[in-house]
Amino acid sequence: MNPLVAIRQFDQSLWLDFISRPILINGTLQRRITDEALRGVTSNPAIFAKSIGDSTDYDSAVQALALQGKTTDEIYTSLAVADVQAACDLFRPLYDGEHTSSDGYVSLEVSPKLVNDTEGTIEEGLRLWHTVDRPNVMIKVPATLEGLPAIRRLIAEGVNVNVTLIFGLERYRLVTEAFLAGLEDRAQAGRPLARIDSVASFFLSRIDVLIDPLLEKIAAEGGERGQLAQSMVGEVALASAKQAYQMYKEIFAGPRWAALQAQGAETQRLLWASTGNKNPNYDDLKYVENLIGPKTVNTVPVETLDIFRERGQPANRLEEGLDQAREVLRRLPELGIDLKEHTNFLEVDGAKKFNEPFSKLMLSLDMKRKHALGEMVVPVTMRLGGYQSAVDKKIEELNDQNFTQGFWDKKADLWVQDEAGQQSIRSFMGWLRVAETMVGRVPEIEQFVHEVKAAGFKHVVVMGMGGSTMAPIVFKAAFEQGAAGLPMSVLDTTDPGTVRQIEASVPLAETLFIVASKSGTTAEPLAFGDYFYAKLKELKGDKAGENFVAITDPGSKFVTSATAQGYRRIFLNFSEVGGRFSALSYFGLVPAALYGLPIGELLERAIRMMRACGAYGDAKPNPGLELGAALGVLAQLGRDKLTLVVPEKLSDLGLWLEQLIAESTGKEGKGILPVAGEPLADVGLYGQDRVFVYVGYKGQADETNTSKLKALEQAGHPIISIFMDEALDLGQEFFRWEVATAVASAVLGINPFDQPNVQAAKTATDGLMKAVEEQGSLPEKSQPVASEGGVAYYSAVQGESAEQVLKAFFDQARPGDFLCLQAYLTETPAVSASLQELRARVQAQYHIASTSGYGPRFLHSTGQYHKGGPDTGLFVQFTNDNPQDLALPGRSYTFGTFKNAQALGDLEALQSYHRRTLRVHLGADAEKGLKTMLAALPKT
Ligand SMILES: O=C(CO)[C@@H](O)[C@H](O)[C@H](O)[C@H](O)COP(=O)(O)O
Ligand SMILES: O=C[C@H](O)COP(=O)(O)O
Repeated sequence: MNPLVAIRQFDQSLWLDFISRPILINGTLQRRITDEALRGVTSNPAIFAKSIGDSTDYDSAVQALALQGKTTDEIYTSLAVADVQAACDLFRPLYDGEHTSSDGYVSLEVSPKLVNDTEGTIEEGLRLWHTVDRPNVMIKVPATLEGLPAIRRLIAEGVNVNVTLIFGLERYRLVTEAFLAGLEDRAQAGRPLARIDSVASFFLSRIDVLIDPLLEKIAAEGGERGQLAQSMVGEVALASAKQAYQMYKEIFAGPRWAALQAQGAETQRLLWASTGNKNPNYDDLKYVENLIGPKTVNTVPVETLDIFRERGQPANRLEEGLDQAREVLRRLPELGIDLKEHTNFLEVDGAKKFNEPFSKLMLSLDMKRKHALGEMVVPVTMRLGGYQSAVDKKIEELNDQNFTQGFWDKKADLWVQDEAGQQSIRSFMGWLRVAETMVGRVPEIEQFVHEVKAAGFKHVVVMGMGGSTMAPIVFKAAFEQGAAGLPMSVLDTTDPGTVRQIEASVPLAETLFIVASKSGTTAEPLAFGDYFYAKLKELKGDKAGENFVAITDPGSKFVTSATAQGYRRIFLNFSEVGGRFSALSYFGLVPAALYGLPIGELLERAIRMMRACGAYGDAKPNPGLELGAALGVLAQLGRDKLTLVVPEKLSDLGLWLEQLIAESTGKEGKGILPVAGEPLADVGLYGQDRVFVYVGYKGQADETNTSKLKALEQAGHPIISIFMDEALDLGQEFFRWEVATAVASAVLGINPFDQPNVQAAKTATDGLMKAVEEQGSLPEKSQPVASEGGVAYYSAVQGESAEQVLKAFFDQARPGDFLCLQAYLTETPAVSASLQELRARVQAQYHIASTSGYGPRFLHSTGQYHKGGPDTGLFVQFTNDNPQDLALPGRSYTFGTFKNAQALGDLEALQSYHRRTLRVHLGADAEKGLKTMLAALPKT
């Protein structure tokens, strides 16, 4: 048997005397718990100095915390607390499982600066206890004279205490006294004693390191004295430990203890510390093998633990040679060695040994903090021509209003004046600080990634709609898969062809499916989840849930169903963070981490932008506020088509921005329309309704776009440019655009966080689905105005032929209008190319802006603007026969019927808002049908 496991027969618990973020994340600690019977962890200031100070493992977290305005002390605490929490969580099953074992603890020490400060120790001990907020944390307090009253008080408060820096027997007795008194205080106050655990850490190797040279010197002098000294070399530490154990047995046996035990108290176990051997002449397991005995703990450094695993000989030895141990301690004074004096020295020296590396760590953290604060955010350049003065005036107005402060204070009257609207705004502003929260969750997510990879998963599919999948879509396009990541696909359509494509492209049994739905009630992700769950059930039976992960809000119905289906993990997001503002929460970051991206870095950059936007005090210039004010003012002045120009790799950033801006601002007949994926054309083809925004990379030439933008600027169009250094700066851009969108909404007097008109399409779809359930198929409510070449045209406009219908429809275009293509089709390069051709031809003839989206994705995005924004859209909806339809398990309809119902439902909703619509049904072959339609377009 592995000696690490075998040692349990002797009722000794081995704890690890080390902690670091990598071992928490990469599964090492979990493996030691599972395979090596590890039962706890101790940390100390020197350990953290090594883990944090001597590595780059924590750098992005340090930067992020610095940018949050945290002090160096706060940064240290935050890093240490996050690690201790993560370790506590790994030990939690052990802690919860064996109520008599008193194991599963992780120790966190109070600052070494407080070694002689009773009140400071109590205050910090309580603070750490509450901050870590785990029942299986132990707060470490030094056994100095000033530490003793603090131990008593903390125990009385119900805090688990690891008493550290014990070197001598006399002090050990005082430590047990403080523990007992603390329990008695607590009992007296009528508070429960069960599960208040404490250990007394007796430091060993350091005793021999100090005493051995003295003994060796005497031994060298020879004679009887020399012989006596020689016999004691290397024996003093073990003798002290053995004697301490006898004291333990006596103290925790008498009537005083019995009274406390009767109330559920547990003994304060002895913990052997400083058990790594320092003397090359001794066996490396000297302070492990010789100290095995019931109800004791040994906290062991990594190297010693590994040696013990290889060749340890566990046996009950703690009570062997007791007489000899007593003799050693009794006869030391004969040699002129006053052990008490030396242990006093060890105590002072011990404090120094924690203080020095800790001070070094704080210095290096301070330098990193200052360095982070010197970093700049990606600048935005605005060339607004004649609009500049109006924008300047608005920025002045906002500053006079103290807008930034009000914004961060969630003063909802900055947006709307009605109480209900204000209430809704206040309750959806959690995104403002979610990046800060997520910094503390990075270890948890990275640990999860490790678990997933260790379980053998080879692929990740993220499934959801709108804000729940937009950020993963952007990450996938903007980044290569990270070295430590898995390939990722995103499913955000009910199109059966696409569902089939995804299914065929992944190794099902080794694929992790993430069902992402904030509300947990959105029909599409639930359908995706059910579909793939049924597939996995066929492959893995009752273990299907292992391949599923949920990201949802606390309390959503989905939590219940995912739990019942045995999902591997449920990440609970934050109800005060809305879907389109959730890129920097679990929704964006869990997929990003699985894809191998450094999410700590993304957050650090986001926090840099938070800082620049005034999160930690006044900020001028304020990049989010200025961009938002400009977009709001330009929209008010008729420049309401925000035309996004991006290099190929960032094309999907357009999807994210479309949702954010359109769904936030497009309501009450107002709004900003994001125009994505429209290649820049000649200056003469644009109306006076545009503002162009370029988001690209610094130093990456994009000649074609740059020269066209120059020409557009010269023609009087406002141009805004943002040049990022690298894709990780998307962390900044997410935050900047969220702020800008919220600010622009304030300028327009709109609540950016609701989507009142999305429901209209959902309600109509629900009605149609009910009809499907009752009648078996979708009701056909209207007749085509024209049908040609297998393509049918449905519209309110009239015409004898396809060409006439198309002409009549597009001739309705007025300056300031836009064309909106809505393709409920399988996304293929050929389909996308035809849609692009249609956009270009309409722009060439009518000079209007155009957008293009695949359904039902855009329903969760720009769909709000279509119905709630100004009545300027010409909507062309494409449907087909869904030749590759797929059944939905447990439902009476198929994916294809569901998608068609969504299309028809939205069409009905658009018509109920009197929008100008044209539905083009392309028949069985969408690519062919599109070509037929393009051929029918009137020639200019
Ligand atoms: O938590 C504890 C004791 O409770 C341990 O981390 C303890 O501080 C360490 O064992 C010692 O500091 C290590 O000492 P050494 O091996 O450097 O002499
Ligand atoms: O943008 C959000 C989509 O409508 C999806 O919502 P959900 O995350 O509640 O499923």
